[in-house]
Amino acid sequence: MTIEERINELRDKLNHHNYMYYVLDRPEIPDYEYDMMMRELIKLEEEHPEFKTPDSPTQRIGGEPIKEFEPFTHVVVMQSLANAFTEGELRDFDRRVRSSVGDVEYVVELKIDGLSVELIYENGIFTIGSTRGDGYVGENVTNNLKTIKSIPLRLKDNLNLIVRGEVFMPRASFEKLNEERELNGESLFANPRNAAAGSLRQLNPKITAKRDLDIFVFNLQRIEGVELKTHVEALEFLKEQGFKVSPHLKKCKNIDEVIEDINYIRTIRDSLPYDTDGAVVKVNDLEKREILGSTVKDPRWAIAFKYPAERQKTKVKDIIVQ
Ligand SMILES: NC(=O)c1cnc(OC2CCCC2)nc1N
Repeated sequence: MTIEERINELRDKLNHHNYMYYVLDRPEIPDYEYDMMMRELIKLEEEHPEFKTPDSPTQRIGGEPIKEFEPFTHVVVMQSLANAFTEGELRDFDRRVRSSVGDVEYVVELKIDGLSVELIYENGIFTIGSTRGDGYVGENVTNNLKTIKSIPLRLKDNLNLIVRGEVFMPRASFEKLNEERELNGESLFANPRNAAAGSLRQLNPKITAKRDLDIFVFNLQRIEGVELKTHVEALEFLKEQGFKVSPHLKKCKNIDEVIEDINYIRTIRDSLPYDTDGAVVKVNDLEKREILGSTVKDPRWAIAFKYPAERQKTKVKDIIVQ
């Protein structure tokens, strides 16, 4: 085997085991074996930099610090979401949708409380990642995003696509980070969302690499050469390509089932290992989304449901959405 073949073999093996461990949470080899392969790849790439590829797992360690972030103009506008606070407002949303495109199927997702990012893949390789910014221009944080182990550096197929996802910090990692910061006399992060934002917008990727960030991909923004009919199909497709997709995806035949699922999410969300700040309701049929279109800043085919501010732990288990 040539040096180049060995480097490519190590790269593909490490990317596979990274996927098994960080995306599927189903490691196939002991950490020691992974670390030994990584150590060999680092050494070989240092000796033969000409064989290093953009999807090499050595890039997850984090490169040199930069002075500032480059602004990045999003290929697809990163829209925000209108909010609903009551059952009535959800039913108003449903009436508006149905008056325009007739009966629809909805999908309910958790609204992960992190920061939204756009990931661009060219020929299956992760090339540019950026924060949302004002929806039109964000910051190029590609090297920091490469340190997030659940972001694939190469897709299963050589596709050109753009996805949106929410980068977050698990609650346990947030608490551990603040404990360390307190011991070092550093300022504490107010919540996991701020900790995730501060960690992703670090000028030194080696610091980002240590911050235990994770991601759930929740929207296929654009794809070339693949026809998809529904949002659920799109997320299934993204899962097959190697992305980590939000685990709670409930298809609902009508707004009554949406309200039922929103009430169910309320009962489980405190036990999740990450913060959520509501639920997101989306029209499943992609063609109907096109017909519904968007206002200046929000899609007409989606709405966020925000739970009433957390009360102290009283017996509100089965409160019905008012
Ligand atoms: N924080 C989330 O988990 C989340 C945010 N936004 C969306 O969808 C928006 C994005 C594009 C239009 C609808 N879905 C989500 N799951």
